[in-house]
Amino acid sequence: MAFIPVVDFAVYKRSNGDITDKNLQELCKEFRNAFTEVGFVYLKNTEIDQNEVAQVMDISKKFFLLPEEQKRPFTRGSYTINVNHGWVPSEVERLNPQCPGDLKEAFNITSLSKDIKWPSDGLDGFRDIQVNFFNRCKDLTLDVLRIMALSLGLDPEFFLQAHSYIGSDKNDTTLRTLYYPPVKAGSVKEGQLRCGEHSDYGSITLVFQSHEGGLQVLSRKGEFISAPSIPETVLINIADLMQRWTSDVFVSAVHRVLPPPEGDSSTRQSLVFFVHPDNDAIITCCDGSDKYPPVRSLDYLLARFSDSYGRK
Ligand SMILES: O=C(O)CCC(=O)C(=O)O
Ligand SMILES: [Fe+2]
Repeated sequence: MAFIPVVDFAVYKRSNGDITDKNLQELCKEFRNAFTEVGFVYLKNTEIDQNEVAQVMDISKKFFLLPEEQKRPFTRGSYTINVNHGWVPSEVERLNPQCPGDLKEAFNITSLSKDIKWPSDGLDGFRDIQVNFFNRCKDLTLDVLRIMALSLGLDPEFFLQAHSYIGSDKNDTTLRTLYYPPVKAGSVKEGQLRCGEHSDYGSITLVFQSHEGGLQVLSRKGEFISAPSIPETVLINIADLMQRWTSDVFVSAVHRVLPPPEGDSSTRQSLVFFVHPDNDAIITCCDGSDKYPPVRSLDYLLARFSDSYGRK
């Protein structure tokens, strides 16, 4: 078996959610194996296609290539409606708090409120393209959460009940578009990566990458293994709150993005959909154990953010 399995989601679409369907049971088994052993899976036939992904990456790149003063009004932290929404300049965030700032720029779409100010100068369609993709990712997420619950022998609605408000101000699920600028030879600080070693914070994460590579996932054996872009698939991983929720049955694997090899000046892009439970959801171990104390979803998330942005 390749390290990160590729699983065909067409089975789910054809089964109409009928859990007596043999193919659906097989799909659940594949999910369970992937998420208990690796924490990552490539899903194909999700109905999100490469053209959609390319369109979101194209409009995002136009934003990232604007002069800094045109991006500054959209900086993360300047929105009163949501602390996480907005632009993150390069080297500001450290996903591994022990290392220098990550060599990446990001734009977080966390609030879809009509009061949010969106970049528009020379960026026709920026808002609509991002919001549309947010909603496409949301739909896929709800299907994936259903299969995940089934694969643990739970009611298919088990995780969904705590994800009722994705896309509203009662839930901090975020579509993050990332741009990794060219890396100048000799400019990388010791220990500096495009994305420091980390595990994600919420329930699950959907990842779409451009073709350049650099993403690596830590295996159970303790080796970093490449997780390249596979066209027409979505890479999906378990995040920390889901690991906790499932009493460590599903594993949230550490991953990172390496800088390109010395002398390679290529850029890289990715779209990452960080799914979080509703802000007020209380996350309690799903097996009824007290392995972890109950935690309010937003409290957990804010504590994790303060680690990534805390140190100057
Ligand atoms: O850019 C990528 O491929 C993944 C980035 C990532 O892991 C993250 O932002 O949490
Ligand atoms: Fe990540």
